[in-house]
Amino acid sequence: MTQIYDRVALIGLGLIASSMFWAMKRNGVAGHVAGYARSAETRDTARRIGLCDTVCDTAIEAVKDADLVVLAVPVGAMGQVAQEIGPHLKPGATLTDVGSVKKQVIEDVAPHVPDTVHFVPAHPLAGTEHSGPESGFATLFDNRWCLIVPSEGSDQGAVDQLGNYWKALGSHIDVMDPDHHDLVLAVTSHCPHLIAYTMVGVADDLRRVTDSEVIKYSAAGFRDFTRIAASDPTMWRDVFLTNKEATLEILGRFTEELFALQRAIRQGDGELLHDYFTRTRAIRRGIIEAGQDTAAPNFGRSR
Ligand SMILES: NC(=O)c1ccc[n+]([C@@H]2O[C@H](COP(=O)([O-])OP(=O)(O)OC[C@H]3O[C@@H](n4cnc5c(N)ncnc54)[C@H](O)[C@@H]3O)[C@@H](O)[C@H]2O)c1
Ligand SMILES: O=C(O)C(=O)C[C@]1(C(=O)O)C=C[C@@H](O)C=C1
Repeated sequence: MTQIYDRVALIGLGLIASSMFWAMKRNGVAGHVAGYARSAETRDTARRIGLCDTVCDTAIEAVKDADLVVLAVPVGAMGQVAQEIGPHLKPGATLTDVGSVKKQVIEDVAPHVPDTVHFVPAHPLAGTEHSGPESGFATLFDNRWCLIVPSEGSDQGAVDQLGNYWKALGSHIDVMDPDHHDLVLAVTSHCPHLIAYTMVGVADDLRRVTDSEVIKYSAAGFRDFTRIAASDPTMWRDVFLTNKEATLEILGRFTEELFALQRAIRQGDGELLHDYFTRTRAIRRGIIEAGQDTAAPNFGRSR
């Protein structure tokens, strides 16, 4: 048992919040967990499956007396939720979020945080293509990274406590500044998702021509794209709208590389293609050799 906070409140009861709940229960990380979701249907589901010790009908009720409040809603909704709960947060409490984008979330949330509350943004680098209260599982964060992104003037004690909380949920932690976070995630997560969405869209257009051959004969690589492209539309719409600058920067570079490869194919430049693929293979092998392939699928899921 590693209790880090006495009372925790989860706002938004989807994949990430429900996984946090089951992970907290597995390791005794919190004494009591209250939850709130906007839709009555989600709250009913949460009550039926035992997600949260108490499911509240308002966000204000959920955050009352909480030592840690976690915003686990789409990034575009963070500011509005913070505005609603801000005046009701307990003095001395920590407010955090799990949003996939940090700079815009900090800009949207910080103005609503009272001086007596510690705001410590964070981002667990773990997820699946599933969403909603029934999609969570206790092992989601095991052996994955959680990036802590302290805002200006964050209290060190509060930052350390949140770090210990994520460690108790099974993660490794690192600290990063918001701009760097958004650029790194544009490369490693946001643009790859956009590319997967695009590739599946192209295949769907093609399907009309080839009459379902694309799906019927889809190979493993393409199937992985379809898994990623099944991710929640609201979440990903918000990610691109709020991490505009970094994703456009990386997409610009991606397009230049793609054109270079396209030209090599047209000109029959096998040497360029071979050199390029040799370089990318070395990158993958380097990751494996360094023992940093922590993104392996989570086996043995359990609530
Ligand atoms: N899914 C992932 O892979 C992943 C990984 C890391 C971080 N995140 C981030 O975590 C957050 C939650 O993602 P998720 O995958 O759990 O999403 P989800 O769709 O599974 O759950 C989101 C929940 O928020 C609720 N919600 C939406 N708008 C709301 C509002 N205005 N007020 C109250 N509740 C509202 C929804 O009803 C739902 O219960 C997002 O900010 C996302 O960027 C997601
Ligand atoms: O594994 C997946 O399905 C994910 O998309 C998880 C993933 C990622 O891109 O790695 C998605 C969004 C996040 O903010 C963090 C993790």
